[in-house]
Formats: sequence, structure tokens, C-alpha cells
Amino acid sequence: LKTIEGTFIAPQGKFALVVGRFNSFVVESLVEGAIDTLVRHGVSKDNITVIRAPGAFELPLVAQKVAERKEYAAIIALGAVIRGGTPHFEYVSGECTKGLAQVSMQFGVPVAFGVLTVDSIEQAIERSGTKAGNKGVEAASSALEMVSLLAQLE
Ligand SMILES: O=c1[nH]c(NC[C@H](O)[C@H](O)[C@H](O)CO)c([N+](=O)[O-])c(=O)[nH]1
Repeated sequence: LKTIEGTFIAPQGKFALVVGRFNSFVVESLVEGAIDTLVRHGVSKDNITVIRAPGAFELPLVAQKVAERKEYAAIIALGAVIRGGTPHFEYVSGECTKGLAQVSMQFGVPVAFGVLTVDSIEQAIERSGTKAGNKGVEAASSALEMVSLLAQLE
């Protein structure tokens, strides 16, 4: 039986955090959690770049431009799409999710999905460092694991 799995041991590679500013009160906690996770797993802060975009809708294009540079071992997408009174939520979160997945497949680079898509501010706060964890931490952990896993599949 052969098993191939990723570890969380920091690679030499660089990490790009592409961040949607919208709902920054929540998103900045995701950024903090992601950076803390990378650093505590041995990634040098010199190997972490934070790129901020207006909102979640812009994240796929920014991720694509970052991926094109072929400089980064992984991209961590962070944002918060919070349902308002209109269907806008579906369009923004749907396009963001599809677009990020497309970049990942097109360029063969891990794009960790750390974009909250929630029904309320309360849910957003719960997932940005309170009782439901921190989606930025989860996304950074996923990025570390994927870099390690993909290195074994090259
Ligand atoms: O990141 C978000 N962007 C949002 N809209 C902005 C969007 O991402 C674009 O920046 C904007 O449409 C301009 O292109 C949101 N809502 O509208 O609710 C949201 O909840 N989260």
C-alpha cells in the first residue's frame, strides 16, 4: 500500500495572500490568522506577500496575475461575502469561487479558499477567530499541505 500525503513543514517557496478589502473588519482577522499560521510553521515573513483588492469579486483576476508570475508556491485567497438583502451575494460569492478554482487549475498552483460566504455578520465573526475558528488559519494550513503534497507528485 503506498500513501502520499502532505505535511505542514514550511517549504522554501513564497506565499501570496490575495485579500478582498470589503468587510475588512472581519477580513483582517483572516489575514492575521493566515500569516500567523505560515510563520509558526516556519515560513519566513520575507516569503509572504499580501495583495489587497477591492472585494471578493476581484480576487480571481488578482490571483491570475499573481499565478502568471510563477513566483509563488501557493496563493491564499481571503475575503468575506456576507449575505445582504439582495441576490448580490450569490453572484459575488459564486464568481469568486469559480474564478479562484479556475486559476488554480489553469496554472497548477494551489489556491487556498479562505473566502467566507456567510448569511450574517455573526457567522462571519464566528469564523474569523472566535467560536467557529479562523478561516484564514484553515486556508494557510491547506496551502502548506498542498505545497508539500504537490511536491511529491511532481
Ligand atoms: O468581498 C465582498 N465584496 C462585496 N461586494 C463588492 C464586490 O466584491 C466588488 O468589489 C464590487 O462589486 C466592485 O466590483 C460584497 N457585497 O457586496 O456584499 C461582500 O459581501 N463581500
